[in-house]
Amino acid sequence: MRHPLIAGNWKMHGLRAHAQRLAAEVASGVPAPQAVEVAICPPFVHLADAAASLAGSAVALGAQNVAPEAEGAHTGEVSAAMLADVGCRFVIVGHSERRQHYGDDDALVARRFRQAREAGLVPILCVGETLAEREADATATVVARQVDAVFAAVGANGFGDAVIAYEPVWAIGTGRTATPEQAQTVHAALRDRLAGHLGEAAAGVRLLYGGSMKPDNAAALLSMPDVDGGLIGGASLKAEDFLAICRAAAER
Ligand SMILES: O=C[C@H](O)COP(=O)(O)O
Repeated sequence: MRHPLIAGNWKMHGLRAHAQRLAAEVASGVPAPQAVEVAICPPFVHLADAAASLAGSAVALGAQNVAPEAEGAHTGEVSAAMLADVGCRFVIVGHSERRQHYGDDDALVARRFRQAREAGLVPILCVGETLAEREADATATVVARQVDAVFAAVGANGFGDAVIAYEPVWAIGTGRTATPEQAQTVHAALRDRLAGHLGEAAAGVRLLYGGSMKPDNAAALLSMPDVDGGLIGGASLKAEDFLAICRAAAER
């Protein structure tokens, strides 16, 4: 049985006081860790404050991106070792906003993934199709290519306990959610693809859904057999909404 994971991606929202308060509210309201693993991914500058707010709680810390190099003259970048050192367990790699707007192609995403793994972080690898790709019936091809690129770089042994988040680009921040059946179809295809790389171990990989997951649709999405959790954007910015989704995962 896969342990459900709910991760909040705060994106570029909130100043320091908001980050401290939100992290503390999540920490104090989270369900029992046996039922669901919960993580928050604040902006880099708030990681240390969030770590302090989470101290002693079951909520894990994650970052939203990681440098593709280990260290050196890379102005503006943040290394995987720095993230681990500040208390991160997770890091998001290949989010569609980075793929679309910041030049993160499959090869660059794979380099970020490798750095995360080498520092002992758990990558949350984001994959997903645009609306045009879905309408061209290319969803399975696109997500397979995005997964294959990582395996080409790190091999089956390098995948470790990484998590995959399926995030249809057309559902992110739009209020338009994939139906539970649409999510399940892609998650099942992803698990098949993973089996080609990992064999039986593919059954243990957690597959998250992301894209306008909210308290009112979380339970239905999480009831699908291959939806093992969520990567939550907008609804992670209010503790009440985020915790409602965490409870839905805990009760699934
Ligand atoms: O990383 C989170 C996803 O981009 C989903 O964002 P959203 O819940 O605001 O649609």
